[in-house]
Amino acid sequence: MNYLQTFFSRQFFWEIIRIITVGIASLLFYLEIIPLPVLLAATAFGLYALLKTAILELIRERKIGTELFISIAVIVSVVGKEYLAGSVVLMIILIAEYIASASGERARASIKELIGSVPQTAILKKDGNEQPVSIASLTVGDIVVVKAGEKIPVDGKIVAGSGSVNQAPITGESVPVEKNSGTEVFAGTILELGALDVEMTKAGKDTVFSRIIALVEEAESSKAPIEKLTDKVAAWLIPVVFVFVLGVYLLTKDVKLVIALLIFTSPAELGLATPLVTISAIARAAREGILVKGGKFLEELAKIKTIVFDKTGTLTIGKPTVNRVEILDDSFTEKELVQLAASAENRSSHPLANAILMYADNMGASLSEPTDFEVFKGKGISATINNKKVLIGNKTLMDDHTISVTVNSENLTDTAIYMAVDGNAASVFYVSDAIRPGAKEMIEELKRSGVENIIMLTGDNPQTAAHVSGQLGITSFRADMLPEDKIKAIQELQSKGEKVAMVGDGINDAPALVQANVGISMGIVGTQAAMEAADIVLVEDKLEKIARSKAISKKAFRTIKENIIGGVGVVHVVGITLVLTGVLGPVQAAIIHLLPDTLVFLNSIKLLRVKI
Ligand SMILES: Nc1ncnc2c1ncn2[C@@H]1O[C@H](COP(=O)(O)OP(=O)(O)OP(=O)(O)O)[C@@H](O)[C@H]1O
Ligand SMILES: [Zn+2]
Repeated sequence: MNYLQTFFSRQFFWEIIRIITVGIASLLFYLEIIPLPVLLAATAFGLYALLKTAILELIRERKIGTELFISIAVIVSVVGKEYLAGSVVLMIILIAEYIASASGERARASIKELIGSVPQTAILKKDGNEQPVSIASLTVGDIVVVKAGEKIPVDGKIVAGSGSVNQAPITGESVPVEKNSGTEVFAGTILELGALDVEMTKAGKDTVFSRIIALVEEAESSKAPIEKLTDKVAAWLIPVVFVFVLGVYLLTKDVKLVIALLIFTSPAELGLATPLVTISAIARAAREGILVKGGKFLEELAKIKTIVFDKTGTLTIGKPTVNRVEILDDSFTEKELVQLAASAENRSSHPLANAILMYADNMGASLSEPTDFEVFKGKGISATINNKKVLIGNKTLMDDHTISVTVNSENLTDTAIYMAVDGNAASVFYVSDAIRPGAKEMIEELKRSGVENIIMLTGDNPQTAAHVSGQLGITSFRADMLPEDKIKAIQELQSKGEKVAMVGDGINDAPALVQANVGISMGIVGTQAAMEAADIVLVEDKLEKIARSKAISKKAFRTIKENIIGGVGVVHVVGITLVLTGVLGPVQAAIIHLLPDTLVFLNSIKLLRVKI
């Protein structure tokens, strides 16, 4: 739907009819073609909806809005026998209201436009036949055929074929990604070249795409703190304004002056200024693959000066590799040690377990089935392999089990994973995890944008932590942290009055994401828990998106200030002055009043387009 279509859509039919009726009646009355009762009837018709909203808001929400101001202005003009002034003012205000509601609608429509939609049918491949079916009739495991130029209808895994996929609808990244057998594809993305057979894993409401839309729609309806503030200011301003206008009337007995004043004293754009910015900013962020769960988080992120990062999987790729194995107990060969370690780690889902498993695989080590497997959160694991009690983890885990470890060679940059067999130290695995590309630049960017404290919290040892944070220019770090220590660390910062943002991959830091003022999780594809715990979700685990989120939130916050100060404050102060000095009459006032509405609208909606 394009711009003009929004403005002339059916839902605004009556608004347009009202504007035309009041306008034509005013003109004909001015030309003395119609008598006064006809003008009054047209005015009443134009005023009806406005007055109804005014009264409903007053009763239901105890809210005094523009509608009430304008209704009073029109009634005052009729009572004061300024009929024509009243009807012209009414027409102009109806135009302003129409612009406001149509632009809000427009911003909402643009969100959906940006994200696009998912096809409702798919080509099902079954028993050698291909036939179109509705998405709802698909079940997990069905094979769906996608041809070049088509939108992928489901989330799934490629089982045959290859192609380049434009994932912009969910990641904001318009450079196509090459995909082949075994890789994941997402509903709503576009296959630009090639042909794919996709084995469906999720369809309909469960797809990443649908979850994104649900998030954005939810975000629209939540209020930012500044929105509540402007509501409060408006509520406080209104009685003051009424007393002021009443005073002016008692002093001057000038009906036209009162009508003009009422137009400029209405705090209407205060209400318009913020939601439109929030919606536009959320839409903009969504288009860049940043899902913000509400205006509140945009505003908080804009002000944040402390950002806490998890290390593994966030600043580092989260795919560690074993560099070296040190043997502490000579009665084992390296292969035997690796076999024991890998057999135990086979049950763990920790990235470090994966490193050891890969190492074992490369060595061609065969695994045994573990019995009584146990996880020590933030420390390691234990298991029994072929009647041997195996304990693998960090120094704390060894200390907890009073196992003394003497390491021959110190290695300051790798993470040392210790293994004890039957209560004796047996070996050390030296593991390292590469820093994510762009991490250093992102930290620099955050510093430039005014973030003062960048803190790394990790369960890893202090040496590795120092090494990583040194390379990235991180201000401080805390190592050897258990998941609950991370929550405490954030609470400590908050108790000093700081607002804290936390960035994590959600594997072991979902509670810390919740504790932070703004929790940011990396990658929508990963864990559902992280996506629920976080306030901002990055569709792809790309670190530069964190600096982007901060930039967009700052821009949004600045736009709100511009709207309030420039669009509302300045125009109204100037307007009131000009009315009081007799420069502007009611009709001019109403016309000029269209200006801030339009300015606020354009200034807000520009967030959808401008370079940030
Ligand atoms: N399955 C495991 N095998 C071996 N060691 C483990 C395992 N799980 C945890 N550990 C040890 O416990 C430490 C802390 O683990 P934890 O998962 O809390 O954090 P991390 O992955 O090191 O880093 P971060 O806190 O930055 O995500 C690890 O560094 C490792 O030494
Ligand atoms: Zn105004």
